[in-house]
Amino acid sequence: MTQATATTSPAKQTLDKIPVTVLTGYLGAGKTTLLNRILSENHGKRFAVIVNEFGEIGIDNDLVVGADEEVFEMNNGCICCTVRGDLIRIIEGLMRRKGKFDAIIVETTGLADPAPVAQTFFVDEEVGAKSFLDAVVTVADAKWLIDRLKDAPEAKNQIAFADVILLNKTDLVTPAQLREVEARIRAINPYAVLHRTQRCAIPLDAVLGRGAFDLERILEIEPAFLVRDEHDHDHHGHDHHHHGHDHDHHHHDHDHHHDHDHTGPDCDHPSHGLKHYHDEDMQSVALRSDKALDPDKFFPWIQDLTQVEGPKILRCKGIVAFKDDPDRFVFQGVHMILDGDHQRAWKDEEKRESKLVFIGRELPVDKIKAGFEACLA
Ligand SMILES: Nc1nc2c(ncn2[C@@H]2O[C@H](COP(=O)(O)OP(=O)(O)OP(=O)(O)O)[C@@H](O)[C@H]2O)c(=O)[nH]1
Repeated sequence: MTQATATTSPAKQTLDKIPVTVLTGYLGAGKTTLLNRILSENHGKRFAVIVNEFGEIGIDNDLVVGADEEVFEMNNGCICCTVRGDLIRIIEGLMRRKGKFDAIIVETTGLADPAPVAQTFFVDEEVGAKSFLDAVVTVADAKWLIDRLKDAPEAKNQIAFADVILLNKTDLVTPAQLREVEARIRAINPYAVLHRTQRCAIPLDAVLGRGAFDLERILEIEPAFLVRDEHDHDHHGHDHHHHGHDHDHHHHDHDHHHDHDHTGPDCDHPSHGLKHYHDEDMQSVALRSDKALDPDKFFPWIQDLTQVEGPKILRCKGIVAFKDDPDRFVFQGVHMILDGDHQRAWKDEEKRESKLVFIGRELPVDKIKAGFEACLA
């Protein structure tokens, strides 16, 4: 183990390093909503966006506005584990194209612990030499956060590590509930700047260019934050050490094929010494079909499924091709609350394919698959 030293002063950082904003927050809290706001605003800045999601079929990428430009997807696993190697490679690749963008935004999966992500910018020398962590921005769901603090350790770490917190979806709770959730947040993190939002409506300068990441404070929470391992660059290595963190993995590759297997107890975790939480029961089901769906079957099915199984389904989202419909339909839900709309016309060269992802615990996998099959027109 070696100790990495904190590098340049903040003034120097902002001069010649690229600022990185890490967007985090539990499943469905509103990270993509915030990202879209940032990208659609007329700020004259060019962002490179790195999106990591749980569920492997790359839906978030399609939900990001202007996704034709600089969106890098990592959906081979959780950003805080082995994918950190991918994060480092993408950032190093971006750096070689310096001058084409002004800032980097990393949207993590709702199941990521932000600590190892933030740590990358201090512990990886090359990344740290060219970029700096501007702030960890956490979006919190006013309606569900209190429940998630009880059963999802990542949710707590996301709050603990935040420099800026958007307490979002204030429209879904009463003023008393809002005060309660705010008090819970304050008990975990009294330092972060907290904004109450609906649909993440916030002036951009409240989340970007903050220079807010506070290493001193993080070292109080995580004394091992700057501790790195000599093998740090060998992100897909195998056997050389024992893991100090509290989990093995999600069921990332449920039903899926990967080029390499990220899961298993000896996955190479670069952030030794960091307490690192995961929810081992979390699973995802990904469905896709190039047959069009029948809207008269799909809507009653998804309504009924989320009403009945909502407590188990933390998150669902999808892009749907309906029969005789020129437009892509995008739907998403958090537990039993569903949202959906036509997004845009299918492009000529685009494959008309429906993709759905369900994320949760004890998912009724067969029931979900059979229901989906029955919606095919
Ligand atoms: N009622 C309400 N719904 C919101 C608000 N903000 C976002 N939503 C909805 O909440 C759902 C989840 O929003 P996203 O922005 O996709 O959340 P996310 O954190 O990116 O989700 P994951 O990437 O799956 O973790 C969508 O249906 C949004 O339209 C809000 O302030 N109020």
